[in-house]
Amino acid sequence: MGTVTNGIKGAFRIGQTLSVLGRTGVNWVRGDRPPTPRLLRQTFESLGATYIKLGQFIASSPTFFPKDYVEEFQYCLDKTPNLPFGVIKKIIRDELGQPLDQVYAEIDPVALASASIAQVHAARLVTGEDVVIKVQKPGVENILLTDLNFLYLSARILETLAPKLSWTSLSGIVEEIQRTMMEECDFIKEANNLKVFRNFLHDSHNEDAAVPQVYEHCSTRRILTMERFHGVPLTDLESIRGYARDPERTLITAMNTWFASLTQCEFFHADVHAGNLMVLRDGRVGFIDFGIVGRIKPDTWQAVSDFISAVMVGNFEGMADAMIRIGITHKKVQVEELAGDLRRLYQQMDKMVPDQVPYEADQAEDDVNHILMDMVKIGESHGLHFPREFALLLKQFLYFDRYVHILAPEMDVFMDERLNMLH
Ligand SMILES: Nc1ncnc2c1ncn2[C@@H]1O[C@H](COP(=O)(O)OP(=O)(O)OP(=O)(O)O)[C@@H](O)[C@H]1O
Repeated sequence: MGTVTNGIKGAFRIGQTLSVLGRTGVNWVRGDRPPTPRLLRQTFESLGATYIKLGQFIASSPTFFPKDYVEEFQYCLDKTPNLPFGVIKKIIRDELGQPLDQVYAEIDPVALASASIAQVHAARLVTGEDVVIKVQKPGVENILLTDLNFLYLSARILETLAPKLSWTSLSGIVEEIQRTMMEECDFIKEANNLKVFRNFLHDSHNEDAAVPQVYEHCSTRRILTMERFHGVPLTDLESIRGYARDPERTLITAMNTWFASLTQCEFFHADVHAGNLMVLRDGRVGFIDFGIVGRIKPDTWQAVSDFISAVMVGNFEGMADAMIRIGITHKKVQVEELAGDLRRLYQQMDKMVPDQVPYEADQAEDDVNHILMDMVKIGESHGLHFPREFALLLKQFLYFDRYVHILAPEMDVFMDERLNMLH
């Protein structure tokens, strides 16, 4: 029976998708030219969860997609509306298998946040602890599966029909997205990530950073109950000053913790954007949202740390050599030529360090992505292809660079002795 219902729902969802494509005037489906980046982004926004995530994936994968699309998808908005509180309560009750008031003393009916996959509500446990409940929206997993199978099929057809299509190995990309997105739908995995990171903080005697405690008796695949953090996002400088006397110190703690996790934790947090890094009332740095994590092989990490060491001393040959060890290539790369190109990029970057105050966050994000894409492009022009884990890592590195500009404009990342990137 389950499969029949899924089949019907699946067919319905595909029909829905096609009708949105029709409504948004998507002649590009039939045409022989690819859609403009903007049209594609708008279409994705109206198609909901899967496509929004796909859009965000494009935005963070300059190694896979053309630059114009990567840039346009930086603006892919998660405009998913809030679900009524009644629906949320029912999901929680069904997942718990018992009346709400046996677990929670109260739940705030107004959501703290709502995005395509989950909605977050503040609550209090009967035992008195302040918590948040992250509730997975109904049917999300089904929609993702159907959409992704549909995309996978389309990709396979496109590949067969147009073998020369410049976006090579589309179905491989869809598979990769499917893997990471299905993981995001499993809150047990996320709960486990939170626990592992908490243990890492404990084992490394790190008392300046924090990660929410998971309440297992009220967490399942679809709901996650965890300690509530009271704080502000790391980039909100005005409010941070109210909590932390020295925002620079806070930033250094966040970075040191993240860098330590690269070697001392089994994964790294691969999505530490402003909203996922909080400065707490007691001055500690809170890491939240462990839906996306990355794992890096020891060899690759060794090469990355050699790359960072080379960047610190401005050794372009060293950078080039490390890049070659990180990338995947089938041909011989000329170290000196790659080093020369990196030197030119580095000189441009130096010029880009913002003089104007205040530094606009949007502008900074653009810069960060430009550098990332330029580096990757330089590597690729020399025949190197980078693993996605590396793109995640580099993007994170550049995010931190941006926070430094905002929070500690005087700081020199490569010279500051308080920073310990190579644990
Ligand atoms: N432990 C917590 N304490 C306080 N607020 C939290 C906590 N966890 C989540 N939030 C709030 O809920 C928002 C969304 O949570 P989270 O990032 O985990 O969900 P998400 O659906 O994965 O979001 P995104 O799509 O932005 O990655 C956070 O930005 C934060 O404002």
